[in-house]
Amino acid sequence: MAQVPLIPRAHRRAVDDDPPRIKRVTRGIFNVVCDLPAAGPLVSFALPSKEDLRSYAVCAQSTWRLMCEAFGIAPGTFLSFTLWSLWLAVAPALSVYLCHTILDVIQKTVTSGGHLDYDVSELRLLILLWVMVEASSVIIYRLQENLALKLTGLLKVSFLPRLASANLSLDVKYLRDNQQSVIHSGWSSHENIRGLDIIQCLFTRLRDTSALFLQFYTLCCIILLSDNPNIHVLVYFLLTYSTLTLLKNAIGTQGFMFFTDNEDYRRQLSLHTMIYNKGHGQPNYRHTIAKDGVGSYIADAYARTSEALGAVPETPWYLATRPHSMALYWIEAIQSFILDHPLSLLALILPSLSASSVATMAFFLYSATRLRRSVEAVGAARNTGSIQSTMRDADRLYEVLDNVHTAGLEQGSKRYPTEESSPMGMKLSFRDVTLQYGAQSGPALKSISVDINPGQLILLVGSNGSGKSSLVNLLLRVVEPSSGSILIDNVPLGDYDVESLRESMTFLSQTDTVYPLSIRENLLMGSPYASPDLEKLEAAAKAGGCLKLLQKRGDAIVDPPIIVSQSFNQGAIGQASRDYVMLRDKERNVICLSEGQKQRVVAGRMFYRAKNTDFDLLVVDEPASSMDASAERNLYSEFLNVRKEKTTIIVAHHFQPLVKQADMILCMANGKIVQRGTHDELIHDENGAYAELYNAQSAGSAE
Ligand SMILES: Nc1ncnc2c1ncn2[C@@H]1O[C@H](COP(=O)(O)OP(=O)(O)OP(=O)(O)O)[C@@H](O)[C@H]1O
Repeated sequence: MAQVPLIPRAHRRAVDDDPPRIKRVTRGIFNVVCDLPAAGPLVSFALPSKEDLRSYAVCAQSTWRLMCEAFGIAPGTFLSFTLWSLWLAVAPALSVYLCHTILDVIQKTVTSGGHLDYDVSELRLLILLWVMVEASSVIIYRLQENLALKLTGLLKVSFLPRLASANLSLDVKYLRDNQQSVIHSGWSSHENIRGLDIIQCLFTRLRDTSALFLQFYTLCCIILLSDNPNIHVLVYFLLTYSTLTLLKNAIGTQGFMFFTDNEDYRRQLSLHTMIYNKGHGQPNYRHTIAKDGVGSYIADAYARTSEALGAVPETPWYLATRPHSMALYWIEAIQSFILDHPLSLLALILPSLSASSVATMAFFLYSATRLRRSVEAVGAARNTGSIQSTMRDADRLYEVLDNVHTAGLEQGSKRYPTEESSPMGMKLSFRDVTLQYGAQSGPALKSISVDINPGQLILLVGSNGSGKSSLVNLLLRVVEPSSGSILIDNVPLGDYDVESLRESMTFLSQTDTVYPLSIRENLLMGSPYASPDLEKLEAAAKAGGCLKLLQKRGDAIVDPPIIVSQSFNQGAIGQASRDYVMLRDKERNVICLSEGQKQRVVAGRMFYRAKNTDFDLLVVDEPASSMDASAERNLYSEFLNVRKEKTTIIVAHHFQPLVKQADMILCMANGKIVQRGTHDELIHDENGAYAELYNAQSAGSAE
């Protein structure tokens, strides 16, 4: 028996030369691409409103919980992160204080004619302390950035699989009623899980705000306690400087895009899309996943890729603005030390600075530089609303994880098949079933009563909108009847465990989607836990009409999710980087299928399931609407081969090839079964809806 690898081999390619109009930074598994040159708007600075504060209070509990969880996952990282934050909040004020003390001594010495009223070694010690405070701040700042990424990455490893399982355990009905998946996927705005970065966000803001506040406080104390006659200059200078810095507070404003050639990452993106897509113009996979019962397979695969990827550093802003080589990284660190703290170095070389005005101005300059950095850091947070929204996201994370199991469909514990079940398949009984989708719409099904016996082949026909799909979807419980009851083997549908019922059905519907995975894996998903078997796979593909596609492009990924893109700080993504990333994406082993080809793949998947599982009900709902006539005919004959004489319902518009085999034909119009019987019985009623549909087809094929 030939074994097929379920997961396609990694497809890697060398990174080629960049076009001249873009700049690319490679960081870890990612490439960040932006247009040149950069220019951008100013950033405004805003204090939190009362609304913001109220919202913080509401979400504080979840934030605290997330912090406790982070502490539990990585106590060392969390504590270091907290301690570094604390240090960085206090260090600027401490530096300002040390600077003032040192310069004050020097100034007094100069004004007293060179008499130093201070122990020289003590002064040297103070200077050394000052330099150490500054130097350690620069290093710790960088360490803290790395710790923040690590912490978010570790949290992600823990949260991703839990969220995936939570999302997949929700019933389609819940999703339909609530119009949402368990959590809004942040993947489309890059792969952070929204809310998980709250610790980083909160600590950074607290750090920067406290640093600013403490510096103001220290300066105020210095101003009040100092007998320096230049005090008014100091106040004037600092206020003007701070105000100017607040007004002109632009950080990098370029828009940028990402791409990566990492196959684990790309696969996880595909799986993520399958788990979280809600429709709205994108394919909605939930219906197909629920029907095929592949939720736990996807959750497992998701957990595996998540583990394989590990704690990938993925903060776009950070990635895009970081120097891209270690040498540059340290050059920038030294540069920033020299540029931002020149006086500490100067004081180290020249401990006996003279002239009082020089000492005073040096202190002005120093405290202004320090203050400028803190003001910039607070302003760079763009707007304080993002703390609020990040806290809300953290709150939503827990809301989802805590409540997900109560949100699903009401169901019983009875497993299918029961002792009464027939080896010929399910017995279905509809009793006065009515269905209305919403208060605004009219009934889609009206008083449907019908019995379908084990082993029967039922043909469900009717014009568009007559209620055929609604009727069969009731069996999957993706919609619930508004009134009436449905029994399977004389047991109400609601008494069964939904998963076991779905496992006993093989259901091909017109809304089935092709997953953004390889063609081969798409087919294998029909029965993901069966040992992969090439012969069965090819037989299924042949029955579905996609054998050539499988043989030629089995590894190609179907319609993979669009490359992750991101712009920050309102900067637009440049056209050159957009073109470049799109072009690279096209060059990958991906495939775009026509609607007819998609239907063939979906049908192939159903056949693979049918060949690998013991189903008790086969439902086929208009699976060939985009196929050509001969493919459609072949497909129907394959259905008849594969049904194993089990209860089968086929919904079809072009039903002529099936009428002779059907045990009963149900003809629907306006939500009602208007005629029922065999072909020979129904065709005689020339004015009946059935004869009309049948004759219309005959006329069509004669033409
Ligand atoms: N999810 C939904 N929400 C609201 N109304 C719906 C929904 N699905 C179907 N309907 C409505 O229910 C009615 C029956 O639709 P249904 O899809 O069951 O018909 P159908 O006979 O299968 O049609 P077709 O042959 O075109 O597939 C239609 O009026 C349709 O607009």
